[in-house]
Amino acid sequence: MMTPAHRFKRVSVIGLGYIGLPTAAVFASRGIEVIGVDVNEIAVQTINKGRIHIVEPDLDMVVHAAAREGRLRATLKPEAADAFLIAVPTPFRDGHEPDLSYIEAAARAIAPVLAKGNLVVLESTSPVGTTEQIAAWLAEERPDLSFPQEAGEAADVAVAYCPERVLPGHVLRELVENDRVIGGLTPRCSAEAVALYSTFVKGECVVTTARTAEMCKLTENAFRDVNIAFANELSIICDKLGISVWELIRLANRHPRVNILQPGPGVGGHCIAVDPWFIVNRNPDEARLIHAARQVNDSKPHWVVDKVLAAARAVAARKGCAPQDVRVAAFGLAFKPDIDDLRESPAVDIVKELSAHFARPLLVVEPNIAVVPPALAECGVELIDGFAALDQADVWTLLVDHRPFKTVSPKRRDGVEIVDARGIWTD
Ligand SMILES: NC(=O)C1=CN([C@@H]2O[C@H](COP(=O)(O)OP(=O)(O)OC[C@H]3O[C@@H](n4cnc5c(N)ncnc54)[C@H](O)[C@@H]3O)[C@@H](O)[C@H]2O)C=CC1
Ligand SMILES: CC(=O)N[C@@H]1[C@@H](OP(=O)(O)OP(=O)(O)OC[C@H]2O[C@@H](n3ccc(=O)[nH]c3=O)[C@H](O)[C@@H]2O)O[C@H](C(=O)O)[C@@H](O)[C@@H]1O
Repeated sequence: MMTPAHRFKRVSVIGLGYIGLPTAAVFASRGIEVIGVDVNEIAVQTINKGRIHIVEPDLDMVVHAAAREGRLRATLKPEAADAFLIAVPTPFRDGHEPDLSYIEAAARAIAPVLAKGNLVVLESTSPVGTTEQIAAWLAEERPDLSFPQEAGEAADVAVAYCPERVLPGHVLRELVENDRVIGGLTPRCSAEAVALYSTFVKGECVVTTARTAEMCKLTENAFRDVNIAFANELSIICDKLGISVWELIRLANRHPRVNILQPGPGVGGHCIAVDPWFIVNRNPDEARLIHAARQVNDSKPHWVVDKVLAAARAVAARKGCAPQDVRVAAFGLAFKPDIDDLRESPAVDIVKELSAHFARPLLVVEPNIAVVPPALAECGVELIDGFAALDQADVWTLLVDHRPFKTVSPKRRDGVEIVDARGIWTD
């Protein structure tokens, strides 16, 4: 049974961050009234002024238009709506245990305003079984309504899972163009969610069960993590063997069925380095490869630190000074190229760890940010604007392949010890 799209006159998005805000703005751009809910007062105020509190290309224009035309309004407290989308954080706790407290708080917060005929969709990346758990929390709060687990297709409230797979930096395009995997707790729940997403998604909405959709999202990010781990492991082996890993990968990728990813200083961002743990934590005996990949990628920053310390010892031996007096520069802090996002960035961890080994502050070039983040300020790290000051450094550590770094000529790098985690200066 297909519910017509125009049933959704009012949609509420819970959690207005990197995922929720663009989603809310895109719904609004399709003429739907959107109530955005967030516990962060500053975010709510900013959005109501038609501005944004996160960085994503073109999002400011879409949010500005939606707020100005009165189709997007942010609040701290949920209000009644036809559909509720939950896009709150899902980090992990100590021991890599998934932290579902944000989802539970969001579910319990919308429960009082739920009504018969509503649809609730979870978008947050979640361990298998979370959508069923949401329905259970809602049922606990609202014994007067029926939910799919007990009432099946006759439930008053439909509940579904629809993971998000947009790439930061391309969110507005991918939100519309990507295929979506939609898993309802019953077929009718899926059909309702398909009708909701069809209001703006041009990709295909592919229907499955909630548990399969939850596992699908985790699988996508675990697949990427395992493949990056393969590249990172190769880079360590090649370094030991005196082979350029960059050339090796280029050559191997000439095989029609080989497509190796790129090594780096480790895996950053709050998704690829987090989500595979949701599989490992619940299936520790079976998820051996996924677990090993996490360990390989998590250990890569320490390997880079060791390489820099070895380079500093080489310079010290040449100059006749103590290794801790060698001047080290680091290029890049963001978790990937050409963005300003430092969340879970291996480059930040490397700079922090290195700072403890040198007498003078590390010189850092990060063209995408204006101020040193607090975690590094306390280590005395100096942010250097431009390249001139780097002539003072004896060891250059390339951590992120930002576009401007690719233009540094080989001549400029003459006589400097280089530790290149991205293969743009030593390839
Ligand atoms: N950022 C990304 O590239 C992607 C993220 N995801 C997943 O989407 C989910 C959300 O991620 P982001 O948007 O990046 O997180 P975020 O941290 O940017 O935004 C989450 C927002 O939820 C708000 N929030 C927390 N608890 C709340 C509550 N009880 N009620 C209302 N608002 C609440 C926070 O204040 C914050 O503004 C996570 O599960 C993440 O793994 C999935 C695909 C891509
Ligand atoms: C399977 C997949 O590609 N997932 C995407 C991913 O977005 P994210 O920006 O975190 O991924 P990414 O570009 O692979 O970057 C993650 C980390 O991996 C590193 N990285 C990436 C590719 C590579 O060849 N080598 C490498 O070292 C990056 O430098 C970065 O530190 O995770 C997002 C998410 O789930 O939040 C998801 O929506 C995106 O589609």
